[in-house]
Amino acid sequence: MTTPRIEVHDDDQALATAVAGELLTRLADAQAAGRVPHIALTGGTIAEVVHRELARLAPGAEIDWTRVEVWWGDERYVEPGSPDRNAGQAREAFLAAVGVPDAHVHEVPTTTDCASVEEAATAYAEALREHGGAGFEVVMLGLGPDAHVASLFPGHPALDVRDALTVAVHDSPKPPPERVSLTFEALNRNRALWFLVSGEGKAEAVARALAGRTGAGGDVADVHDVPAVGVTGGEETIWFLDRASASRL
Ligand SMILES: O=C(O)[C@H](O)[C@@H](O)[C@H](O)[C@H](O)COP(=O)(O)O
Repeated sequence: MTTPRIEVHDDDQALATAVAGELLTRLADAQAAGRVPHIALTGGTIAEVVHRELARLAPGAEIDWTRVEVWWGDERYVEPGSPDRNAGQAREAFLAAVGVPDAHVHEVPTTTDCASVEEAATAYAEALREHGGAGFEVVMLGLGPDAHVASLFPGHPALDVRDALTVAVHDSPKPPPERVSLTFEALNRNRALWFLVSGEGKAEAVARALAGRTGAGGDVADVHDVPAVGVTGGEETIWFLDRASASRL
């Protein structure tokens, strides 16, 4: 487990600018080192701001976007074109602007592609095994006010899935109810794990997730109560916060 680094920015816009800059640097460095970087995107409000910043700053970066592979940490099992789709948002705000080829954008199947959320989860795990390479260069995760990450919610059976890369989620407390999530096992196959968290509503979840993790003492929370403690970065774990979400640290 890597010791988390905490970066506190003035607001969500400053946070997004920092994340976008750091991601562009990391992708360029990975390519310069001969790797084809795989990244896992997240859904949620802060992700949208980050994606727009990526599109804005990308022209200044030395990145061959035809040699980047894109995945999602979680996705809503809904029809294609639904505004609820995490992929639709990312394609529009970021991927279309930089020109990642479609074959390198690995979307979770929709309700049109697969007859059940279980089938969609199985298909996504197969895609990861086949095309996922050595793991993720960077996994980006939002955080829920209940400390969920991806679609791994407190008290849900998905938290206990081992020996699988993906899990079908029913009854998500955050709508829509059916989702596919990467498991802890898949999310933890990374070089870098970044949390992107803004707003006062997340302050308590941030404090609970970081309790006992920062060398400040205290017990690490149980993953069933605070799913965010189940993920960690291989080489680095960074918490990108704004002042509001950091207010209870
Ligand atoms: O698909 C999703 O809903 C997510 O990937 C989810 O894990 C999200 O990142 C958090 O719920 C934070 O979302 P907000 O930034 O909208 O609060």
